[in-house]
Amino acid sequence: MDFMQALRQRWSESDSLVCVGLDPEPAKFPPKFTDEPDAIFAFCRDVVDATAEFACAFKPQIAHFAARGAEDALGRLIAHVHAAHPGIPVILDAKRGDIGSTAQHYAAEAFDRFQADAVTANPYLGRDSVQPFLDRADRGVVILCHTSNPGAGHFQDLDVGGRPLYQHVAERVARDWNGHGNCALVVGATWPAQLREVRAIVGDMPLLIPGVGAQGGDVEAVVRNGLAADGAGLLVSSSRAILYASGGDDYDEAAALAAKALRDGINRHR
Ligand SMILES: O=c1ccn([C@@H]2O[C@H](COP(=O)(O)O)[C@@H](O)[C@H]2O)c(=O)[nH]1
Repeated sequence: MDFMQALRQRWSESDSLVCVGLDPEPAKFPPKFTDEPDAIFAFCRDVVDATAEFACAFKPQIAHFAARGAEDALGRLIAHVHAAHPGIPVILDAKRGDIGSTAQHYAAEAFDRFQADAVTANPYLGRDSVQPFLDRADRGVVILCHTSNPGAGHFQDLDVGGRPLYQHVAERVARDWNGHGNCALVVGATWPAQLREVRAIVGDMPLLIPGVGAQGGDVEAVVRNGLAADGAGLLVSSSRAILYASGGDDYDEAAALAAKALRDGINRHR
């Protein structure tokens, strides 16, 4: 089953549009992990197991692992998701983008080394920089369109021939880059008006929506502006608000409650 088929099946089986972000920060781990040599893996695994019921996808962010030399833990974590929770896609948030000869190694890193089902990519270098990802028809390519951060508009909102740049990205990806039907876009929850514009351009294409929870995006506005015609189409991603819902030894139960609350909050407005 390819990424898009798995995602659609998971949306339907879980009745959830929640993507659980995995951004390990050992300084925020509960005290029981202080002397744990494999803390990054163990903490993330516990959160995965506690929240799987409420997740349509998991999204590990690679820098949180690589900065601590924990790529091995990342690989084992993704393998754990596939083994313990088959059918839940893993999106590796790496935001890759480079000339084609290097991008092919980034594609191999995400899909062969780490066995991710999808990866985030930066379109700024143009199509040839994303082509090695697009060519993997069974895997997803989640392309930055309008990011969630405060400075997103510095370039992404610039007027280019009468339309903001991010709308050109949405249109180009939907019309030209999606030949295998394996593309999705990133749009921040913090920009609901732009989310509405993107949805109008791309039809039912899946949208990964970071920015609820710790970044303050409004769930109702996300659903109102971003839902696809079929009542799905969104992966509403939250990392810190789920991972660190409790700093105590009830971290896993608290993470499950936070993921459930987000799922229910989204579903109230669907
Ligand atoms: O536009 C973007 C693209 C990616 N991200 C990533 O999502 C999570 C958000 O974490 P929270 O704790 O839920 O704020 C993080 O991994 C970012 O790198 C984003 O925030 N915005």
